[in-house]
Amino acid sequence: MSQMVRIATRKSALALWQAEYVKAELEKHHPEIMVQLVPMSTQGDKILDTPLAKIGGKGLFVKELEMALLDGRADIAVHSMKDVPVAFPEGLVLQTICPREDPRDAFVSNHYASLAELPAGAVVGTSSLRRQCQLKARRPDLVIKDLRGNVNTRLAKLDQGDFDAIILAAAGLIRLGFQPRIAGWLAPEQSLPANGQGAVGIECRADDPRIQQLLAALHDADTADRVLAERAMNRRLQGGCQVPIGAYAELDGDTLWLRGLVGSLDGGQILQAEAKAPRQQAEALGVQVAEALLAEGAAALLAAAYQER
Ligand SMILES: NCc1[nH]cc(CCC(=O)O)c1CC(=O)O
Repeated sequence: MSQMVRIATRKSALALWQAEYVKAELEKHHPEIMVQLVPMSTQGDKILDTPLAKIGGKGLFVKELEMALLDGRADIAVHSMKDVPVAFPEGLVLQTICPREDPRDAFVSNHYASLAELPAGAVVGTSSLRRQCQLKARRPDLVIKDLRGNVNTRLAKLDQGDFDAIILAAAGLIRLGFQPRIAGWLAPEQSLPANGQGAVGIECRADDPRIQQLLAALHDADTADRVLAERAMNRRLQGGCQVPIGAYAELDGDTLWLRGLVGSLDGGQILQAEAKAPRQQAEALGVQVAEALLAEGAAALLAAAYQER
């Protein structure tokens, strides 16, 4: 009997792409095993009419998958690291992070080539408070409208003419074959990405060494150290839910460079901090940048963002 690995996944096109990617990688590294997808609906997928930040944020997309792991209905869950809360439930671990796709935000429009070309009053769609505050800071004249749904739905809403442009993660577009729709990339200086953006992580049971051994071959240490620093920053800021926080780390040799940002929803205030450290000190670096942001007044901005929601 060959070994079986069952992957709990959401049913969105992007989630299925990521689960299929992990399945293919597992089969490539371990030709003897069998891998099966276990698709499921999550609360986050079912509630589509309310802005995400109002209904509890990211955790909504992962809870059902985690229940399936704890119940033994599946062995691993594949997540966009961006959507994974900074802490894990008792009994589950996330030790495997796959190589990162393009972490930048992308500008998508049928009529305009860049943010700079948008006329005053243009309507831009995004559901992310992080993107919203950075857009508003640069272009206070733009009208930002909430844009929910999976990548395909968001593109369809743009094509219906509901928006002049939308901002999406480049990674999701590229994975689903929509790279040709990207009119321009937003540099980290323009739109600092969210912690974990573009990275796929694999969660499993803490007491399952068989699965952990199989997963080891899929791990990318460079991506993992970058995401570790980014998530440590968010954790120190207690930015578990949808909040106007950007965190982005790059590696130069063995040196990590972490940039962090906290904004007010109207973009009127943007706090920024950055630092470098050896990659072995990724978590301490995250805490250091978070504390620099707190020293600039980040706590008050985050508290105000929670209040307004
Ligand atoms: N919040 C939804 C989500 N989660 C992961 C991605 C994109 C892929 C990634 O960042 O890995 C997206 C879509 C988006 O933000 O445009």
